[in-house]
Amino acid sequence: MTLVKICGVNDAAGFDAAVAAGADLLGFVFYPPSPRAVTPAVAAGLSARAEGGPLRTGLFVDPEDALIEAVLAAVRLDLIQLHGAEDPARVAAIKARFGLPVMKALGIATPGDLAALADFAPVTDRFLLDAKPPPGATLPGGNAAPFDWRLTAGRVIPRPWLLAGGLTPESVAEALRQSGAPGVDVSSGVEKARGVKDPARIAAFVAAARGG
Ligand SMILES: O=C(O)c1ccccc1N[C@@H]1O[C@H](COP(=O)(O)O)[C@@H](O)[C@H]1O
Repeated sequence: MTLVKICGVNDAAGFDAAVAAGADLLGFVFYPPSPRAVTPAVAAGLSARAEGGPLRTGLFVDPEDALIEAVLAAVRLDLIQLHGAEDPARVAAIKARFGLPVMKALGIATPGDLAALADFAPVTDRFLLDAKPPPGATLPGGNAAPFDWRLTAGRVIPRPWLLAGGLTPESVAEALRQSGAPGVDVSSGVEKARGVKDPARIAAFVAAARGG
């Protein structure tokens, strides 16, 4: 079954919708410039709304250890997503220090960008393959920008991975078909306004990703 991650959950309606839809993972953004950013306390309050359910992912961008420590003091995470310019040594250090699985995000625009997979495979548990930020973007992700889904078709990706970047309920089935991805991650495409999740679009996205 296609794995589905709903990222940038920052309110109760979005959290409840991701749980009700049966998302496999959900993401809390701990990156203050993002319109989806949450404090550790807000993430803890949301997470407490459901026992079990989606794996709680903490999204960080070039984090200091102190930030991850502060988050983990407030809320249990199942996975750390690193969406900045972390190099393999930094990914390995974060994984070792916090004892949690790590998902490294890589920006993909050309076939050559896939070469980085080999560098990170020894230190990451999963990959997130996202578009590179478009010109003028101020965030390293969450920009509603897709990349060419055919770039991953037929490629062996050396860890479990999620496809991201500009996915929507309307496009996700075709994205899965073209990319061959085993899972997907979405933020902007399930929002009714920038940074505001839309429960109906979350439900529609999960159903579409699962072939419904
Ligand atoms: O969502 C954000 O605000 C964000 C900020 C900083 C880094 C990554 C971010 N989001 C990640 O980007 C992908 C793609 O987003 P979108 O669907 O194109 O909006 C998203 O799945 C998050 O993992």
